[in-house]
Amino acid sequence: MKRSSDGHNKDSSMNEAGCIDEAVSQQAAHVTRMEGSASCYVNAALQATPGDHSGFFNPKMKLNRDLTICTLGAAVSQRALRFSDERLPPPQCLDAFAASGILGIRWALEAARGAELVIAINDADHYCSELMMQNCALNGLPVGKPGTQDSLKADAPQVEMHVSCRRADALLHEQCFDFIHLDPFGSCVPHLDSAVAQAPHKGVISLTATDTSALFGIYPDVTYRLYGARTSASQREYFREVGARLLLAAVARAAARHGRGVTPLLAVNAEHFLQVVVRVSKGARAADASLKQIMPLHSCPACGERGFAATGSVPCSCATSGAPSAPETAGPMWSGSLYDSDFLKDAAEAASTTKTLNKQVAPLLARLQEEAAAPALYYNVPKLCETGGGPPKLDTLVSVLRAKGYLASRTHFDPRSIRCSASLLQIKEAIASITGQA
Ligand SMILES: C[S@@+](CC[C@H](N)C(=O)[O-])C[C@H]1O[C@@H](n2cnc3c(N)ncnc32)[C@H](O)[C@@H]1O
Repeated sequence: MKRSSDGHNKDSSMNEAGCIDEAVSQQAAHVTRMEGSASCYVNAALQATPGDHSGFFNPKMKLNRDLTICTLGAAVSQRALRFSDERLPPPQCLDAFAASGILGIRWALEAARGAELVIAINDADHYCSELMMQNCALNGLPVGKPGTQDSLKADAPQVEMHVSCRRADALLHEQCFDFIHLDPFGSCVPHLDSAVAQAPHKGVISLTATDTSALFGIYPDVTYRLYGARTSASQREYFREVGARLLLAAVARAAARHGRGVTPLLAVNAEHFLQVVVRVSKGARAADASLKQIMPLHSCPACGERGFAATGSVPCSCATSGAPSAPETAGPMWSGSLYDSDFLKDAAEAASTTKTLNKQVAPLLARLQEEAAAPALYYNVPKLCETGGGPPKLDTLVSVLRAKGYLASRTHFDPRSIRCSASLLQIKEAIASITGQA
């Protein structure tokens, strides 16, 4: 591979049309990877050449791509989000940081299901855009010209593919997309303003963040720099959820700057990524309502009780029991719901009819549906049992708490934790009733 005059990687086998000849693409520079229904040429040298990200492909992110296939499926489903009424179909969908283009190609092959979609795959790297052209061809997806559909073959899926080589922010400021997916290297924060600036009413934005060390509070200075939030020692128990809430607060603030509000539809942490999906509502009122959901998080260092409140209070009994302790305050962060049940239902339906997804997708979406009905900020059950024997089975504990009339669920964020509307004291009583602890 050599560098072109504009500094981008150029394959010596590039033909006049800017495509990479297949014979050469199977040599050292590229390998073909299959994922779902798609085959893609990807850069084979990635492991060998740290820092060379052209044609980046991480097989471990299949779960992330699978989820994004379900979220696009849910977004185009008639029962979920209707795209902006004033815009004519087909919906315009953008993978703004597409690398090999595999996600957009899988959208076309696995998520569209006969629906008319315009799928734009974009990457600022010139070499990636050439690879994407090649990968569209490899999967029988003709690349249309903006505004035309004449390149569609009769037997092709009802999608129009566009490939571009732009800086994502420039593209997002120039064009309006109904569904936007951001998956930059690291933090999404630098791209939030451009993602929301042109987003239509009822548009959907999906974000994959891999700056988990900032979101999980591992480097508090970075957390503050990127997310304007302070961390606290107490939040370590539920730091994964805090990460999702910090990201959502950043999205809500960016949306508000552009006269828009957001409604979270889904938040997931798996592997080394955090993924959140929001629906956009246009208008100052929607923006103000979203901003009101951004609050400090208070937790009592003595008993561990926690809660969101505009003031520095925490709903625990320490003060009355004679053991008052100043609450630790973290955030501010998104305090509202992370999930939309209807959207999750449609995502689960999309998952149930897509045979190419990881086995864990359907149970994960089912777990999120449970979490949608349960409160924020989960409790680590072994931690609650520290002074008296082993923890009960979490499913049993959830059933006992539900039988007592509380909202309760397990959480995908932590296999050893539960969400519950009961107070910490009531949860401990329920644990004691199962384990016989005093
Ligand atoms: C994490 S990778 C994307 C992986 C891809 N979503 C997938 O599932 O395989 C990030 C990509 O963003 C591209 N990129 C970096 N900065 C960009 C920018 N400002 N605009 C558009 N693309 C950019 C890189 O070339 C790289 O291919």
